Amino acid sequence: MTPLLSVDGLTLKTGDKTLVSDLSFSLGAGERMGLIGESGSGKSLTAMAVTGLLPKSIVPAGSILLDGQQVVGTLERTLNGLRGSSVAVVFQEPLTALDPLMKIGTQVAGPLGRRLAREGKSPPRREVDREVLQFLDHVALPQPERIANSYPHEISGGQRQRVAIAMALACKPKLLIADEPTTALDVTTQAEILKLLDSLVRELGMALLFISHDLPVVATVVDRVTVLRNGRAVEEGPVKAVFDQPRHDYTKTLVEAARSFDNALEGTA
Ligand SMILES: Nc1ncnc2c1ncn2[C@@H]1O[C@H](COP(=O)(O)OP(=O)(O)OP(=O)(O)O)[C@@H](O)[C@H]1O
Repeated sequence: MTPLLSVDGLTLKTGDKTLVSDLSFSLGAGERMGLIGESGSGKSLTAMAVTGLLPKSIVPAGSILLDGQQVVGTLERTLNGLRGSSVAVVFQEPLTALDPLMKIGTQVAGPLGRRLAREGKSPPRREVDREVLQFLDHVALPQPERIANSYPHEISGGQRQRVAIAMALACKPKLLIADEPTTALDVTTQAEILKLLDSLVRELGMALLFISHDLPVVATVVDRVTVLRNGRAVEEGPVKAVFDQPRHDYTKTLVEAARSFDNALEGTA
């Protein structure tokens, strides 16, 4: 079966500097993969390349087939059709996804309305508003009516990230890319958001590309990982195998760091 996402020999350059080099991986419908690596290893650029949102200064080469459509070198108009229906992204900082001057309810109604239109439906405003509240409720936001009537600055960071997830889910994409979705949050909220993402992705049968520098975080939500270092994949495999028997020195360092952090936490508990 053709994978939902197939990245083949992806290289990203700016001038004569290579930022991502000959990266290949694939993801089937409903599969969950983690892309891990330290800061600057090329994780976010890879996510941007998949959605066709690279800055103009960065030139892609190789192939990215998403839902049967080539992304590299494809016109913006074509890519716009893919965004939402085939792929949606949740970013580290939810404020990047939210308009500060627009009430939350109106913002969630945007992608929801576009998806309904795509499906050939044009329900009355009242019905869209009701669905918006259902989405807010689905991401476990308390008092959905109050949240819908609030501006982004009037709710907490964790609540904003739940709204960003609701917006991504309202698109019902085949692939959800979560780019460090919990890094900006405190540990408790981080755990809650991970649990939420995990259950929603399973429930809706979406594929997940989860990007993080944090190995234990990735391990809780994905089945396979690809480890990136300096823009190159150095290791790839099922989470448990990579965790238990890392082959590459760099992966060993990541696993060791995660273990000593856990031990330190246990020591202070
Ligand atoms: N617009 C740009 N122009 C030039 N270089 C860039 C640009 N964006 C990112 N880079 C460089 O590309 C490399 C990979 O960046 P990227 O943001 O993908 O890393 P990352 O692994 O996601 O890191 P982080 O976890 O810090 O977000 C870095 O060296 C970064 O400085």
